[in-house]
Amino acid sequence: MVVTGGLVVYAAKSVFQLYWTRKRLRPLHGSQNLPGPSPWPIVGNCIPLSSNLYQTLYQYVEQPISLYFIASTPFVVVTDEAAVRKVLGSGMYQKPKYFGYRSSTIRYSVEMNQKLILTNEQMRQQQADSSRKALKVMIDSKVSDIIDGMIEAAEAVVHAVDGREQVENIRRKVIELNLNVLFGYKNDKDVGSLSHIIFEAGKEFILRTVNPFRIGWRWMANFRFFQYVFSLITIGRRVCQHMDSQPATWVHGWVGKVGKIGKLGKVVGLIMASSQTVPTTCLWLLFLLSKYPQVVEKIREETSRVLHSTKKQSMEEFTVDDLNELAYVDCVVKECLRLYPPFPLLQREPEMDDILENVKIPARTPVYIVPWLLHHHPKYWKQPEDFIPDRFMYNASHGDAPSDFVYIPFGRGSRMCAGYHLALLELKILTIYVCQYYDWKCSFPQGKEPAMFPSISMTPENIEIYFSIRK
Ligand code: HEM
Repeated sequence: MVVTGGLVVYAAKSVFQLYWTRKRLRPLHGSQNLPGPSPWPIVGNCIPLSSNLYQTLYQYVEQPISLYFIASTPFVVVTDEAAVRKVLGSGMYQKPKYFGYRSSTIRYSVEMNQKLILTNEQMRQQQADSSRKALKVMIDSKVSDIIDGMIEAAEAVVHAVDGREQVENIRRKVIELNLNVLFGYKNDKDVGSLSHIIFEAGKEFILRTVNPFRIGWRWMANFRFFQYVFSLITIGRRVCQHMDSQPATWVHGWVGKVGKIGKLGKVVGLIMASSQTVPTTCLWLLFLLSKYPQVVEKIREETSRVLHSTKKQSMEEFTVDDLNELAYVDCVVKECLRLYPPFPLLQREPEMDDILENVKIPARTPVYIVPWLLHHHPKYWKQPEDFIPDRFMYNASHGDAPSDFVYIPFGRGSRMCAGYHLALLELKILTIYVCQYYDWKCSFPQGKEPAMFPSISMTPENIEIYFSIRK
């Protein structure tokens, strides 16, 4: 009796919330609802979103703003270039508070003996830029470690026994490399645990968000998710202790003068952000290149040309400047990140009521930017579904798209990826290494080409890669 009563109240509340939200989130002029799939009571749009996230969202890609519901909680998706620019670049929209403020901003404020007044977007952008530069300088000084680490990662994929082990090995090796480069931290056991934890936590995070069957027992799903997060924090703690025992490095600067918990949060954030994205993109790169032998040939030619012009015996001796000479390889990596951006969603919310494309967005409404949608938008790209690295040849920052706010694998604005320089270096190194030394082809055990599984990043599943040494 009590259970039935509870269910009826829950269902009634959910219907009311759906109705009310759709009424509030309407274009200012006109009475029609915002475009989006019709929500069901209790589960909202969870069923289509969980079965095929991108395709569900893509149905409304031509609409500047569309509306979806996870259970009865609304979120809007923005695909119009001007609106994306405002959301990511203007400072009027912020990441939800639980992501934390950017530590470099905090450090700057402390250094300037100022109070923490985080309202000036220009200051934030400036500080974000300067901390990205500091990270770049540190990374450039470690390029030979990065080359060695990525070669090890490539070899671990080549020598894996099956597709599952290939995915596992690349993840482990990239985590090992990043922990070493970013924190000087080495620990095999933690690398193994992180590889498992981050993948499972990502999967759990998405499932607990969109899977309609989880709605009834969200507490249980949350419990599993928090178990992973807890393990992650335990490892983060060890990394922090290690950092504290070392002379100051760039990480101390990046993390800034925050308390112990703030520091732990920043370190865990860095570990999470760097652990899934690069390995995932490596796999997509190998998949794409196996389909385009003419692109592989161009990569080999360019590498040979740079080897010759720099008088180096092998790519292992390359410096950052040499790697920068590889303009075509750069285009290949960028085009891969366009087709398969590993970050599924950028989440923001307006700090106060705003108007976007004729729609009033009440303060704190979740607003999502989905890089995949922008990267496949027919209005912004010529032949959006095709793999055409040359589109980045004459404009390295956004290819043939109309602006920087359409090509956003690393996000934009003050919360743009901190590690994009490291990520691009790692991806370039893997690409030239495998092309120099191997031929390969892919097979798909379940018959069709790899599907995108929405974990923290979009990992290609169902793929096996067979390598042979180049003659
Ligand atoms: C292909 C590889 C990568 C991709 C596609 C990627 C993508 C992104 C994106 C889209 C964001 C912005 C999220 C938002 O705006 O809400 C982000 C943030 C971040 N990324 Fe990356 N990332 C990659 C690799 C890395 C690496 C290797 C590092 C390590 C240094 C890193 C560190 C970070 C950090 C610390 C943030 C948070 C910045 C902040 O909140 O201010 N990322 N990344």
